[in-house]
Amino acid sequence: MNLTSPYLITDMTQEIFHCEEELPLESGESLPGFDISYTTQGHLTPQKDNVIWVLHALTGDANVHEWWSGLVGEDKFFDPTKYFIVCANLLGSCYGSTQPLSKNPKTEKPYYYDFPNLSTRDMAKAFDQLRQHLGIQKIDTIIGGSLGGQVALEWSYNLQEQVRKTIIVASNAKTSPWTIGFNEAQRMAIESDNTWGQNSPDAGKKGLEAARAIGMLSYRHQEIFHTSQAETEEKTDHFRVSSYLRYQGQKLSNRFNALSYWVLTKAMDSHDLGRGRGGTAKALSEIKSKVLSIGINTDLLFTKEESQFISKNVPNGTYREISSIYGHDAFLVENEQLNYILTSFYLENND
Ligand SMILES: CC(=O)SCCNC(=O)CCNC(=O)[C@H](O)C(C)(C)COP(=O)(O)OP(=O)(O)OC[C@H]1O[C@@H](n2cnc3c(N)ncnc32)[C@H](O)[C@@H]1OP(=O)(O)O
Ligand SMILES: N[C@@H](CCO)C(=O)O
Repeated sequence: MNLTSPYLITDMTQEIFHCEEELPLESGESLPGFDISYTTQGHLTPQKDNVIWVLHALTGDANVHEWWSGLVGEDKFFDPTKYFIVCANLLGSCYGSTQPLSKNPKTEKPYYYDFPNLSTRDMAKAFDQLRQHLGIQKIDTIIGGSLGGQVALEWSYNLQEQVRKTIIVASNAKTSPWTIGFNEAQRMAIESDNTWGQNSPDAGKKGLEAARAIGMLSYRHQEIFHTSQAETEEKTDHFRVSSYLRYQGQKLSNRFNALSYWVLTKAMDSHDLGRGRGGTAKALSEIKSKVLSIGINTDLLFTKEESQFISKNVPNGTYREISSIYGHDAFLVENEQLNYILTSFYLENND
């Protein structure tokens, strides 16, 4: 039986946007132009009112239909036959956007350790250049999880009435000392790799493995470890969870770069929606779009209280919660609950 149908073929593009303009950064430094790698799926309506912009987390990329396949795709909640779905790789990430291994136009050599510190505000500013390049005036929904949620909140603050709905998943308005602590411990692991400091794309690769193992303890809850890594026999060494964390470390260091990881965790540390704006509560009160903040009952990193703080302080906020044994990473795996929460939020808002 031939199940292919012309109605189920959605256009997808994967491109690099090159911005020639200098990007002034919060640190006082600047990037003399930059690239943003992005994907689009579907088509803009003539009214240009169907844009869904998805922001990925720390180690994600622009292929949202892959890492959020339960939410994005034909017949999924964010269906490209209905919406124009944009997902761009964060500035500083190693999946196509300008990052520490990119060539510095001033020296014609990779930036390496000269890559400037970025903030979540800088990242949002870079995405706004892409929005303008794509001719998008108004965004229906900005949705992001974790670091992506932080950048989404920054961007939504700046876009004002130009965004209708902002959906922040497992994220916050200001990075907590606890999270900065986890990031610092991970950077210490990278620093302790004796290749760190070398001008090489592989610098810090082994350290990144240890960093990811530390990170995993914050991305998951004890309960999921009890469930998935429980021992079936008595032993004194070679525990399953040890090989699991080592495996996860290797898996990440084989697909990610330590310099990018450094820059992105630093950007996460910098996140404070209220900086220079009279504090987080005041800044949140100035957000114009409807905001859905989704917390996770077992999130040890971005606590549900931090998610609730967002919905309580924006003028038009809704809080919903994912119940999961996963912990923070639940936002990437609990697709059924996310679908339910999104469906009811869109129904409540007559969409
Ligand atoms: C190009 C790109 O890939 S970027 C886009 C994809 N990544 C992102 O978007 C970042 C966000 N994604 C993630 O963080 C993760 O993929 C998640 C949270 C969605 C899922 O995490 P996973 O690692 O797939 O799941 P989980 O924690 O269950 O681990 C499963 C893996 O550990 C392995 N594993 C499980 N237990 C053990 C153990 N005791 N010892 C060794 N390995 C183990 C499994 O065999 C499996 O291996 P595989 O990934 O090679 O299939
Ligand atoms: N699993 C997530 C953790 C941060 O949210 C990632 O790797 O991006």
